[in-house]
Amino acid sequence: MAQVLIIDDDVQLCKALAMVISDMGHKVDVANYLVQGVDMARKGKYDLVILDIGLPDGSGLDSLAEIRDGRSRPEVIILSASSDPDGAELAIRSGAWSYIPKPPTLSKIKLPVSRAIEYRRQKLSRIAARDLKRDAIVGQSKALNTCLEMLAQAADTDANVLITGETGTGKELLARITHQNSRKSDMPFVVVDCAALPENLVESTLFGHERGAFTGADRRQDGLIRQADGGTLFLDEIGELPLAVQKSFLRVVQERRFRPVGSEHEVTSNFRLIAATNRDLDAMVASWDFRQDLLFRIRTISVRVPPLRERTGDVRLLTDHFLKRAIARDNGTEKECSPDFRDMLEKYQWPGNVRELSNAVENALARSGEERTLLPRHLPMDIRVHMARQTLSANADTAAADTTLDASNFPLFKDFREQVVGELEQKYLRDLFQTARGNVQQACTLSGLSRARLYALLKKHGLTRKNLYTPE
Ligand SMILES: Nc1ncnc2c1ncn2[C@@H]1O[C@H](COP(=O)(O)OP(=O)(O)OP(=O)(O)O)[C@@H](O)[C@H]1O
Repeated sequence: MAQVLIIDDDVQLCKALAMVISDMGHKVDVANYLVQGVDMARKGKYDLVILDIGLPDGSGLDSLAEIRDGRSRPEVIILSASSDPDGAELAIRSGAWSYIPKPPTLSKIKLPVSRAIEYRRQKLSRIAARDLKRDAIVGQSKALNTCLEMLAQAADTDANVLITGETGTGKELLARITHQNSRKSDMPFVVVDCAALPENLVESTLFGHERGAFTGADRRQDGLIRQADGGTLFLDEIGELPLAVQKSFLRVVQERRFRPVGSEHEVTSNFRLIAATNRDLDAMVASWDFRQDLLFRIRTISVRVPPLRERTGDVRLLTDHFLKRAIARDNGTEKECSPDFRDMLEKYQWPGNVRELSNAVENALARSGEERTLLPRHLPMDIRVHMARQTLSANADTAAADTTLDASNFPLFKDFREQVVGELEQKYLRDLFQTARGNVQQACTLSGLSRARLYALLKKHGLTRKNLYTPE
């Protein structure tokens, strides 16, 4: 079943077409205005768009390129009341699949629709089969593969791409891979970190400047946009681009032309734009912090990189990769991961995503010293503390849930609380001494308890170091 979008202001015709195409087994949406249709094509996953030329709010031909560059890069069939050969030629030259004069008879519409959909099906299977060169990307999860498939399709085009995702998910890495898999791979990949642009030099850094354009400009200099000519311009953290610069940049994105600071002449730069952000640009548009027209332009194709916690199975692969890489780099000896080390990595939520995992593995390796096996205690303190808190609150829930109270045994709240907390404290102390291998100093470091407080707790529960830890 294919997804078809009809953009036509003739409501009756839309109904008739929708009925025919639904009977062919496809799902149909309708837009009676160009603006609405272009927006739907940009965001939706359409295989085919049937586009009228003479719409009340504009000519379909003017928006053909934008529709074809929509999220799923649909095929387009042009439909027009005017039997206009120039329009037909222009439509085909602009990449429309075919051109059908109105009023379309059943046979005139059915054949091109089924041909366009079959062509599309074959094209998509070719794209999926095409391997993205992805040596640097570790991970096999479905969530990551879906994202890579979209980037493989984007790599094939010159469309602007917006990569969104939490910090450390690999947005820059994926932008580089998209460039390396594109026709521009031999040309420069220029990175602009919008968060680090010096406030007073933003324009000259991006657009370049002439000699003498401002104090200190003792020679002419190309900006980053010009340096990206023929290649890819990667705007990292685009949400941080100052509003004033967003306006000038919109023109660059639309026309690939701009004027360097202090110059009287415009220069061109034919780059492919990839932008990335971890911010919610729609919310920024709503609060007037980001220009809507710029957002529309930069997200012709939008790809969300999933956070690490959604990539089932990838933590293990990434851990092995980072471990192997660090050992090879330091000429170190082989190490193995204990099951509870792996378990902790699997259960942790990784708010800093792949970057945090990479740092944690390197950190654990350094802390393990001569030991051959990586243990949870080698992980950074903040991760262990977080996991301990999580375990304790989960246990508290279970302990409370396991105790059924009724009128015959209803305790005072104070006693009940003391009992539940007491049980959890004992479990904590047992785990603590196991992890610290009976070493009191180590137990104090892990728990953050002073020696006196630790001994007081042991005493309270009638426990000793010896009965909490027996060496094998
Ligand atoms: N799938 C992956 N396989 C191997 N390394 C990865 C993967 N994803 C990310 N990395 C590594 O993790 C680190 C962070 O990635 P990157 O800088 O691309 O993230 P980002 O999303 O752009 O971060 P930020 O939002 O903070 O700019 C980099 O060293 C990158 O090489």
